[in-house]
Amino acid sequence: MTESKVANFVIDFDSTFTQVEALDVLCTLVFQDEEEKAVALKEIERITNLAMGGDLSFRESLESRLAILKANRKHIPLLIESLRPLVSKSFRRNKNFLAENSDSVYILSNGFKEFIYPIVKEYGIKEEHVFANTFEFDDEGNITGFDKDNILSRSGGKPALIESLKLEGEIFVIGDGYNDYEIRKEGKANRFYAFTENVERKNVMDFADHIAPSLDEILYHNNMKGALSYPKNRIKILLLENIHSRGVKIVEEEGYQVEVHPAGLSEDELCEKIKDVSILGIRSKTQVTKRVLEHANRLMSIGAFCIGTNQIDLKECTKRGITVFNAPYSNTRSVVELAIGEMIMLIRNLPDKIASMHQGKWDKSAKNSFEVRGKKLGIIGYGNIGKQLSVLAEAMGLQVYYYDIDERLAIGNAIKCTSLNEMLGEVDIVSLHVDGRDSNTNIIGKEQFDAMKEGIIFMNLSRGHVVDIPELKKAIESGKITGCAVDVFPEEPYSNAHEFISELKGLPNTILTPHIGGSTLEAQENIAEFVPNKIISYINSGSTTNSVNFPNLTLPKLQDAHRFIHIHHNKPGIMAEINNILASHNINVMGQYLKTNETVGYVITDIDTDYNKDVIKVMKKIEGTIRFRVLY
Ligand SMILES: NC(=O)C1=CN([C@@H]2O[C@H](COP(=O)(O)OP(=O)(O)OC[C@H]3O[C@@H](n4cnc5c(N)ncnc54)[C@H](O)[C@@H]3O)[C@@H](O)[C@H]2O)C=CC1
Ligand SMILES: O=C(O)CCC(=O)C(=O)O
Repeated sequence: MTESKVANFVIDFDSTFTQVEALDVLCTLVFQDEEEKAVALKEIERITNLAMGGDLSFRESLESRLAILKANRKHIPLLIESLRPLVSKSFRRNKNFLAENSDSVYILSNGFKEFIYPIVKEYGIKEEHVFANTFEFDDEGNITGFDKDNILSRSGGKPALIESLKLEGEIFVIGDGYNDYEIRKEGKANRFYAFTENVERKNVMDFADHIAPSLDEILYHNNMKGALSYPKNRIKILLLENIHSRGVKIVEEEGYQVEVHPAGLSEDELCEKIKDVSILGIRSKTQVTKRVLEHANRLMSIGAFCIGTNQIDLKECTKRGITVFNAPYSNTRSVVELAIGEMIMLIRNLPDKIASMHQGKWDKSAKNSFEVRGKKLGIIGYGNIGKQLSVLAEAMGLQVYYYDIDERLAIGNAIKCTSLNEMLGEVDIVSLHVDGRDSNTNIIGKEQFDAMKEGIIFMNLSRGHVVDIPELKKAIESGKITGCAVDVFPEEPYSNAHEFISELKGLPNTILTPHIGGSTLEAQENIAEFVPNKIISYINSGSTTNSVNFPNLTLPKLQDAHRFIHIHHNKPGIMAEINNILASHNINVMGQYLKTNETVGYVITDIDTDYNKDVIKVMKKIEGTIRFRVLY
């Protein structure tokens, strides 16, 4: 792929090879006084931007900046030290590419060779391929100016210099400034890549043949082998439902193309939006249906930034080789705290008392107000939330009963119940914490309300469809339920702009909350950290740790190997076929991992980097293959 020389890469230095403008950094080294430094820096930045945007002649800008700087020779080694860690990430990542292709790589800068060459030589770039200005010094080493005979000290210097080089082959310019584009404009280059990893200048990007958020993108665009198997900027992630900014930052830093929406999307909207999306991030509202997935040609992974995943057609995702991750513990505590708060509010009859106060009614009485201490709490669904509620409730003196369809060990003194209806007839407060699987639809209906003790407190913070709402309404109106808290509803508005419609509105001693059990800043921040990291790990290494629909494989870091990731329908013989193909291509296998579930098989094979690339086509053709990708 890389091996034959296809083009000359002419690379700008400031804000392209490095993340910064070197003279800005020099300024911070020269001025010790913070105020002076700030003033000088601002002025230098202003002048740089004018020149970069093509609004000031380069020579004028250089003269003005050096005059402000008053730098000395002794600052140059310090500047080099400062710049070294500031080489752009994708250049650092592709150090090998630069070194291996040093015959074709040129640095062309209006900056100064005194600090540029020491930096770029570490990337294998040849001294005779570095074209830049040079400083002039006085006897005391003060920088007094620059070599005015150097073509690069003039406006239009870059195209003129390229012309003088008479390079053979195509010329691709990589830069962030207008003066880089000028090379292409003057017809001295075949292609101009606007490099946007560090800065985005609209008036430069507008002219680009191709916008490159990284060097990886440029190499990929040219079908050359770089450090990454796939440039991150080509991975589009769509984040819906107001995901915490921490999560947005993590995926932005990873280099993904990020699109953020504050609300959920309807099925039709999502069908349209999902077409070019590789990763989808949602919370509880967005329904990822079979129809949506049929439109999701590029989708690799879904992040549910919550606990519940009933809003996603998991079976269909698995069939299509789409991994789903959630945050199984990050908002558990928040839900439990809300449940505790609500049960106290309800048993003291506070919703009605508060409403009366707002209407000017002073109703000081102990009637219908109780302590929770000594009361019996029935928990339906003794999973992570149910168990944590059990612990806190017991600490407040409640006697806990629980009912779960699966075998669950009692925590503390909690009492396990084998019949839901019996438990309902026993307890004073009931709290629902089951998951949202379809078969849980209306598990609390007339029969269960009838089985409840008179005057019970009822709470649902799990999923809306779990409760028969008309029956709940009747039970509240009849006085069977004397206090009710509902956080989740069968129909919830897509966004805060839509109206909330429910027959539970206006009922006595009833707390209705907009699905905020998990909506604390702590929980949202934890979730926003947890889910993206799982997805990034899957994209980068193939690890499926904590995936809710895929066989869980935690993989070692990929080192000096290529990784074949093969997802297939789980049927006999595929593993043997994979290995036969590898053997027939003489491939040296360094490690292999396999896990299956009912639907898919997930096989990871780490192989020696030197192999016959034809094998990739053959692997993709194995019957039953859902997805195949190569990582390195
Ligand atoms: N209101 C909110 O903002 C939030 C709501 N949730 C909801 O709470 C649910 C529970 O969360 P976790 O405790 O973390 O899940 P979990 O999976 O740890 O626990 C669910 C438990 O319910 C049990 N279960 C399922 N169906 C049942 C049934 N019909 N009868 C009795 N037990 C049944 C399961 O066996 C399991 O033990 C989530 O699935 C989600 O739907 C979760 C977080 C926030
Ligand atoms: O915060 C959300 O949007 C959903 C919370 C929830 O219901 C869950 O975590 O399952």
